[in-house]
Amino acid sequence: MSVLVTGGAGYIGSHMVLALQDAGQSAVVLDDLSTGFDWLLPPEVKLVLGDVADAALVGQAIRENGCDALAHFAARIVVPDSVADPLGYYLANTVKTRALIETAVKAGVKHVIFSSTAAVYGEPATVPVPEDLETSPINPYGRSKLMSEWMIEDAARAHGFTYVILRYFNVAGADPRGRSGQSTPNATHLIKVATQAALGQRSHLEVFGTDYPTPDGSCLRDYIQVSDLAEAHRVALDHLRSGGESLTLNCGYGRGYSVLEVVDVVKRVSGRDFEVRLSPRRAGDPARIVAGADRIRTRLGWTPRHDDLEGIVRQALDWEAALARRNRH
Ligand SMILES: NC(=O)c1ccc[n+]([C@@H]2O[C@H](COP(=O)([O-])OP(=O)(O)OC[C@H]3O[C@@H](n4cnc5c(N)ncnc54)[C@H](O)[C@@H]3O)[C@@H](O)[C@H]2O)c1
Ligand SMILES: O=c1ccn([C@@H]2O[C@H](COP(=O)(O)OP(=O)(O)O[C@H]3O[C@H](CO)[C@H](O)[C@H](O)[C@H]3O)[C@@H](O)[C@H]2O)c(=O)[nH]1
Repeated sequence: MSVLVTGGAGYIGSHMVLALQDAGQSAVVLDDLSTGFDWLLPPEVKLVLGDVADAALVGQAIRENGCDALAHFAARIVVPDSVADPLGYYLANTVKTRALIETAVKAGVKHVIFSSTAAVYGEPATVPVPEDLETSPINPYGRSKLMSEWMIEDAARAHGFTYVILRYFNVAGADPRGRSGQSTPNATHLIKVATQAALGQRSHLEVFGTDYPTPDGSCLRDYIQVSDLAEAHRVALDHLRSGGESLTLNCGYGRGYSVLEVVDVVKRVSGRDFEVRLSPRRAGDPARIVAGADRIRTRLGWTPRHDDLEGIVRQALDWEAALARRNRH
């Protein structure tokens, strides 16, 4: 039994590959390396190079490797990009997911784990956000993912596979053993950008919006450590393989930090000061979003081990420094 991990050469997917490997389980990666890196993968893990919508290639990968399960990470992921290029996002995240699910059904895949996002909730009236709150995404990225959730739910009902949809909040940090981390050169995620500024790789950091209805005026987010998130996928897979029912679950810690608080933590942990510019709001950003985090603990028995913003920032700094050394060689 093996898992086909689409987007396994990316940031979060590579951590799931490590989690599976650490648990002695088998994985095959399908990735077009558009934003991923083959060197993030352990050498013994097979990489099939190609597109998730390539039915012949994906069908062959599933059959040849005896995959009973699919973990679908491959996507385009930047909220403001999705506002500028909605049709590109609907193609990458919705149309291609439809093709992939069809191939998986035809090839007899029994279980699907899907990377969804807190962006499906849009601008929730209350935080923390429980899973059964009505979804109402405010940007094309969130809408592209919500449509995929619906397709997976409908296809599972019609074709008899089971699924776990995981709605990630803000993913950050790196493998505590230094084997993987966020490696996209022009990444836009706050903790990545702030660590790069702390290490002198960027001249400054912009805070997008200080007039939100939050305690300090900047946006509130729930930052979940990436290995904890990968472990959630691993236990979700165990749940499905042992006959568990389909579930939709938030992945977060249930606590929000503001952008300005995160910047302070990065300055404190790194011991470096850097220029912070207070800028206008960025398109598509909700003011505050924090996970209702109980359901995943009770339904999957998931227990986070890295719920500590300082630790997350330290891992991100260590990874960034390792990347800089790698790029010099
Ligand atoms: N990073 C976050 O904070 C966050 C939050 C919520 C949800 N997510 C979701 O998690 C998933 C993984 O995100 P990530 O941060 O690891 O991003 P990433 O860009 O590092 O990883 C995406 C991977 O998918 C591959 N890929 C993209 N399109 C492909 C295609 N058509 N065919 C084959 N491979 C393709 C890329 O090469 C890359 O390796 C995405 O589905 C994203 O929407 C991420
Ligand atoms: O240089 C920066 C980068 C970000 N921010 C702010 O920091 C917060 C977090 O922004 P990120 O870009 O790190 O993450 P997002 O909240 O936009 O989005 C992330 O979390 C979402 C769910 O909350 C989705 O899952 C999405 O896939 C994922 O990228 C936002 O208020 C953003 O405006 C800045 O002020 N300056």
